[in-house]
Amino acid sequence: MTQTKKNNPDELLIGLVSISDRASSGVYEDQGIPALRDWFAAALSTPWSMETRLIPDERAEIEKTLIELVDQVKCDLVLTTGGTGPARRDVTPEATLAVATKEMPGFGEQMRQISLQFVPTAILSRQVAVIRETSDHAALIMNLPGQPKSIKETLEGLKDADGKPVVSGIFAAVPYCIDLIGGPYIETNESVCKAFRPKSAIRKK
Ligand SMILES: Nc1ncnc2c1ncn2[C@@H]1O[C@H](COP(=O)(O)OP(=O)(O)OP(=O)(O)O)[C@@H](O)[C@H]1O
Ligand SMILES: Nc1nc2c(c(=O)[nH]1)N[C@H]1C(S)=C(S)[C@@H](COP(=O)(O)O)O[C@H]1N2
Repeated sequence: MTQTKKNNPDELLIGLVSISDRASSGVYEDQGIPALRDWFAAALSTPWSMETRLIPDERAEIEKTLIELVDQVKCDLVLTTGGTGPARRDVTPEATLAVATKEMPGFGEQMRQISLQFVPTAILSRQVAVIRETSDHAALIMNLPGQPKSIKETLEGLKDADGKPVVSGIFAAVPYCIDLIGGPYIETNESVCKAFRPKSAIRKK
């Protein structure tokens, strides 16, 4: 079992979990983890590191992986990609809710609203977000759809031709959520994603 890889308390440790029967069995190459890694590399301006997993659509394995990433590895944020749809094998939301101590329904609702700007099938995703708390740690866990392009779409939102946000991505709300659960203070590259915090929560540089 992997123990934490956090180098210092100010570093954001992100768990990235790609959930796909075919990518995990080698039928096609996983594009989920690379898309997530690339997005965070562009979006974050404060230190971060990642722990990655590629697993099949098996509820028990998803639950075990999420618990390990939060309780042992001590990730502050865990993102899953895949398995959120209505198909028989899609069980990521059920596994995520099973390891939750708190549900965050606004995230799922807002992610579907954002995705409707891109595809009319956005409502087919049952994606959820939750908090998992242990005695000495807490993490935000969020589900993203499996289509690799949906990662950037959901996290970053929609911009016009000049790069001005038309619809904010879901990540705008993540830094303050991580503040509130006791995680590190995250800052973003505003050209990719402008984080929102109440004025009283903004730290001066
Ligand atoms: N991890 C991934 N890497 C690359 N492409 C993916 C990945 N997950 C999904 N896709 C692509 O997105 C499409 C829709 O995603 P969906 O989650 O429905 O896949 P899926 O068909 O259920 O995958 P699987 O059968 O492997 O679990 C897939 O057909 C595939 O083209
Ligand atoms: N942003 C975004 N959201 C999206 C999509 C997409 O391409 N982009 N695909 C939709 C489709 S077609 C499906 S079936 C659901 C569930 O996908 P999953 O089972 O791969 O998680 O996500 C939806 N949400």
